[in-house]
Amino acid sequence: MYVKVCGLSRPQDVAAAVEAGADAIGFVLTPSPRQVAPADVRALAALVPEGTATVAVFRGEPLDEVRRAAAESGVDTVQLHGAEPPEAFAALRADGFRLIRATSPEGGAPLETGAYGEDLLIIDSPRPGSGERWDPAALGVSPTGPWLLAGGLAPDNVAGAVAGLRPWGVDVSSGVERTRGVKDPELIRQFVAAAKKAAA
Ligand SMILES: O=C(O)c1ccccc1NCC(=O)[C@H](O)[C@H](O)COP(=O)(O)O
Repeated sequence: MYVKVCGLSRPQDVAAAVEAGADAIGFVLTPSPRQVAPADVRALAALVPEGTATVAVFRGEPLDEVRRAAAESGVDTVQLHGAEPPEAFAALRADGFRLIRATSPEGGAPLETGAYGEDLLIIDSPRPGSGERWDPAALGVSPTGPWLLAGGLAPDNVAGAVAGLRPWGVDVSSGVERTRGVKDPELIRQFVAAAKKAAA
């Protein structure tokens, strides 16, 4: 079970996620209560050991801005949540990034990993980072490639969500916060442990 913890902005939260065994650490570089400047992402990403992915998250920024900010951040992976075309993924691939495409079941984009050249697909709520669940009935058939389930997951519901949809991995943000935008290291530890125990 691949686990991504997203929206980190403090060293202690990065340390908790790494120690708990998260596979990917996400930093939000788009307007959000969790937004972090590229220079601060670089400092946080430097705390992450090799083998754990560092992910810069964007939503709707112009491609040039994404390329510049991602390079300045020092991450290895870019996650796009907007209506970016396959050409944007190709440009970021040429820059050397691994790629995550995030979409919602209602978004109309293909629910197939790799459709835009990405390595990983996230199926999320239409309002990313909101903590909202989405209706599993909207998914129809699960993607066959590697995909992460996101949207309203938390330590106490991740096992049930995994049992229902059988994703390759999971992604969390709001569910490991006590107040919006502020992570709780103990909730991070609980979430990663519960997700790793959940059978895909
Ligand atoms: O986290 C945000 O505020 C955010 C804003 C805009 C685009 C993406 C954002 N987050 C991306 C993520 O990968 C979240 O982990 C994912 O949407 C799940 O969020 P949540 O439902 O809060 O667990």
